[in-house]
Amino acid sequence: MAILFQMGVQARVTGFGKDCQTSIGSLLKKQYVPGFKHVVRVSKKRGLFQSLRGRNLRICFQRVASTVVEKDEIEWQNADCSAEQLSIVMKFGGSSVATAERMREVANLILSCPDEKPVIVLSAMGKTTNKLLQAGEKAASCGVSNVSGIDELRFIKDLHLKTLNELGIDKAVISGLLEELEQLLKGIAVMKELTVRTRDYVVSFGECMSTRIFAEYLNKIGTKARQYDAFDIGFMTTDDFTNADILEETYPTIAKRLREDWSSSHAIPIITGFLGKGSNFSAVTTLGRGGSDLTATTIGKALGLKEIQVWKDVDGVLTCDPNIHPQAELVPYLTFEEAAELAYFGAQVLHPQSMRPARESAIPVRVRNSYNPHSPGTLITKERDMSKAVVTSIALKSSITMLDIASTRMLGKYGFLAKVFSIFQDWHISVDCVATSEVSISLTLDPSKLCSRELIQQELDHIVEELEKIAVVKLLQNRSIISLIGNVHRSSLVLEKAFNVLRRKGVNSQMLSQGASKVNISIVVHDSEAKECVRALHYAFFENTNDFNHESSLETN
Ligand SMILES: Nc1ncnc2c1ncn2[C@@H]1O[C@H](COP(=O)(O)OP(=O)(O)O)[C@@H](O)[C@H]1O
Ligand SMILES: N[C@@H](CC(=O)OP(=O)(O)O)C(=O)O
Repeated sequence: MAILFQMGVQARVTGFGKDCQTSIGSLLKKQYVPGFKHVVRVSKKRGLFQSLRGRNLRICFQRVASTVVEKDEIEWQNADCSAEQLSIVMKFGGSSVATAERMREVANLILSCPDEKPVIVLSAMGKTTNKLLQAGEKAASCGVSNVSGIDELRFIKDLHLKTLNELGIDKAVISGLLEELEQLLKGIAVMKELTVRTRDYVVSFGECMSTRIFAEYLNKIGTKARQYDAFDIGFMTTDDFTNADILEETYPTIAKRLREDWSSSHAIPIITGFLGKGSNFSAVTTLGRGGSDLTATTIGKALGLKEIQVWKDVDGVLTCDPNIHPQAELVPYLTFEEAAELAYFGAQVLHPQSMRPARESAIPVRVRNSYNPHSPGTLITKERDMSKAVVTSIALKSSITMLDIASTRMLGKYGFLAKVFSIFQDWHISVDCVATSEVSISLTLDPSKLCSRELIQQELDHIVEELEKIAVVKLLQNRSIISLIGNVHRSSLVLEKAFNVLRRKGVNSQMLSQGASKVNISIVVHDSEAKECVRALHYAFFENTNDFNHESSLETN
């Protein structure tokens, strides 16, 4: 088995089993060259090495310049592939570790797969993040002497101390953090303000405590575990507090740290989800709500693990939010593209950015239910059989802002769209959906980019003021985007069906947008009509057995 590098750029893959060739091919761009059975373009050498980790192969790398084999042959036995190597990442969300009882169950779940050597990512216990945010906000206005009495602070202390007690763990494990948290809240009370930077620091206590408790519990029951704060092991991010992006340098740094520690002693890594360290100020940052999913996929990519599991309180990704419609059904398979669109367009079950690292490294993601571990969950991969798919799932993003912008210039004048988008760029606001005609444009603004700011209304007013220099602008608030994620080859059918449903309900769509990828058709309606529309669409696409989603005689475009 050998991979021959040509000029360090191309590689000929010989002697592998079909699986391995496919996995290499799926990670690296394939190129077929005459005379070569299978040629892959090596985009990143590090990526290639990682892609082979976790696979039980002995592989020899030889560098060749044209036809001459260089002397510096690299022989690399895939020692990392033994059963002793870290193999999967398992992320448990807040609902999975909400109580001592839940922590015990999660520990059992981890120990029930002795063949796997997992990296564990944990969120804060239950609703701790919300409580920390509320405590921070109250501290900014309640006065220093009242901080100790803030209900949310008491709740957090009680929950964590009770958990320690029930698990039989010494409270010293987190008592320092609890004291520090109270001091921090007093500091906020003195300053009478809660900046985004301080807010991130406050919420970080949730994950810092849950991981310490869980690691201590595993050690207590005889399973070696080591706790890590993500911001201390190389999770570097932008300085966008409350919504930071992971920086590239994170991947090699955390891989090195985790591998080195693991090879010195096989203790299960228990890592804080959601947190990072900003590159400029070295302050704690957070990755946006639900960001532990992104922590998990980042670790999966960094270590080239064979699977990323995200454990939730639902059976997997469902056909819509079960809180909106309890008849939502499990979606057994999704592509990365579908999952990313679903997450971006409001399906809370996955963090919007979390699919990126998994897609880049082609590592399958499994969404599973820690309350029902026997359910197979949803498997997310690069490709899947789409022959029977019409609509896969429906997502809803509410309380969004929409702008109707009609040009005041003459018809056909160029530069209008460029000017409009440059205004959004100047204000660092991203746009979700766009629909244009020659003289007008309708668009929706990404609420996550707005919500993390303090002066939302003032910013919007400024944007409108700028736009009014070139256009007539209508600002429409309280709108919802309903996104139908589904089969690219059946978009006409999806549109026909969806508009029939809306017509029957007497709802007028205020905007329609279909991305270039066409896996997503977005319809904008008023907030007040949105949930009812989702229920009606769900019924039409998933429950009415006479309907399109179930027709076997469908024509594919
Ligand atoms: N399409 C969907 N499929 C499954 N769950 C969804 C969907 N849309 C919204 N949800 C909500 O997402 C929740 C799970 O996500 P989340 O709360 O982030 O989990 P965790 O905190 O365990 O990581 C579910 O309880 C459900 O209410
Ligand atoms: N604790 C953080 C991060 C997170 O990922 O949580 P969860 O996995 O419970 O959605 C939050 O509540 O946003």
